[in-house]
Amino acid sequence: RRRLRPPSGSPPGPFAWPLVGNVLQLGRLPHLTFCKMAQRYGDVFQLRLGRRAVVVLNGEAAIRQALVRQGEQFAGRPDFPSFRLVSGGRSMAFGRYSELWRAQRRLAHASLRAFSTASGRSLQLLQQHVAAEARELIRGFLRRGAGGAYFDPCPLFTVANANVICALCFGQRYSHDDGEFRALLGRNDKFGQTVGAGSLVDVLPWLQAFPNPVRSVFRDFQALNQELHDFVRAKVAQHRRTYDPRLTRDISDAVIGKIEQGGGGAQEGLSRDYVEGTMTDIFGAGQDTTSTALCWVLLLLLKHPHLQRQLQAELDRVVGRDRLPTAEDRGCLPYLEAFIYETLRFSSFVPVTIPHATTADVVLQGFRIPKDTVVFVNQWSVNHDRHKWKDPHLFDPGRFLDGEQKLDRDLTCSVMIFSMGKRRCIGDHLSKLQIFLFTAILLHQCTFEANPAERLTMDCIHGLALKPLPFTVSVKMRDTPRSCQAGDAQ
Ligand code: HEM
Repeated sequence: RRRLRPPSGSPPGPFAWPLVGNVLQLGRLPHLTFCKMAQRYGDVFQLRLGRRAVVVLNGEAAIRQALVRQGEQFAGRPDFPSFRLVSGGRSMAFGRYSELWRAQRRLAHASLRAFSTASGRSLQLLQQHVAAEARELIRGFLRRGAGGAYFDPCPLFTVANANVICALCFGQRYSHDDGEFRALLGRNDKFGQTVGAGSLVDVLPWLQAFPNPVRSVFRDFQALNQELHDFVRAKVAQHRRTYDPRLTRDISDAVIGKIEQGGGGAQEGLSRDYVEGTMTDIFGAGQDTTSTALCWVLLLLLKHPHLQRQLQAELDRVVGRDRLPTAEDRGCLPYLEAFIYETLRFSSFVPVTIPHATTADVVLQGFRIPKDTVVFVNQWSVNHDRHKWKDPHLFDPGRFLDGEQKLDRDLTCSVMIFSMGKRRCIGDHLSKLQIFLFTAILLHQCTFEANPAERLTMDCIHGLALKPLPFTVSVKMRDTPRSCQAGDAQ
């Protein structure tokens, strides 16, 4: 017991049991447990998971202090065995903080931006990809929902969204009927269950020694990372064979150009295999998160049909019925924007970020935290803070509109789902635009109805991301599907 007692000056926290620490207290939804513990111990408290000390940060003030003001000291990642398996061991997202990491992040960020939101031309191309995928999605909806049938829409969102990222990364898309691609994407949940905050794989390494469910999760994780990395390796190999320095076709070409063709990356120490590592990171991180957001958007539309009608009325007023919505309409659709921000806040579907680690001995809010301590950042606590949001447990898009029904930009910035500081998500602008375009086009074209035989619930499957439990929907076209035909969107 004396050995387990935290050194003086450490953050307070619950008593930790030998061997397992506080593992058994985490529950199925650790972010909620953390919120309860924060009420008792304060916004910065300490747990033990197995033998690892874990500091949990709650509330905007503590999180901002750590990730922004003391950004460098909190920008590390733990040396977890599972993290070393991601992206062939060359992951930026799961890699430790270093000069090399900084170079890789700069490269990934710049290449992603160049092919998504950096310029008018890249934005135009991105819109074309999303509009084409949205049209394909609607066709899929109508096929599956023929005769008023109810069907699960989420697998279709996964493929549609992965196709957008695949087009940006590799200049390619896949059919919704492609079994291999769907199987590859279908393993996302297992990835999240291993690297999410409640995962036991890394904190109880002795569980690897004998057969048990945790060991199986780890082995599945190994296999799925290998599979994703192989998929990306084949794509990068194709790009190397056809690389032409005069034409940068997609993000793969941009990254190859920088690392292998003397474009800047190589001098900073990024060797050739960082191309595959970086591309696996971008493709892996981008393909599942945005589709999860769309599942929550749809679930909340079904739960609040009057909001669906209000959003359609706004779209009809601003866009009309003769064309599809575009990114340029965004500023004129405050209610739709508010609905999306409220979905991100209310679902907080990435409740805890990827685990961080301290890169040096630090003092936070008067507490001493040694180097290499694991840090969990509880984003949920920010989005459901009663001092910040009136009735945070209620779904109310109107909270983001001011007296003149304009979007309150300051308030939208208070939603924390992409983290902050040095590890902030690099896909934030891209995914917000994608969610906007998909939602706007789908609502402009279709009406969604819940299955009366199902109870719609906010219960979810927990991993790095929270996913709604499976639900079904029926879809009706709002008018003849003319504007859904190829070519009309541009
Ligand atoms: C709604 C969609 C998304 C959400 C909610 C989301 C959220 C997050 C969060 C919470 C993190 C962890 C930050 C931390 O550890 O502090 C993260 C990291 C990351 N995200 Fe996203 N993300 C989304 C979409 C995307 C997309 C579309 C891409 C790329 C195409 C992307 C690429 C990344 C990368 C590369 C990292 C690692 C950053 C680092 O460790 O430095 N994300 N994201």
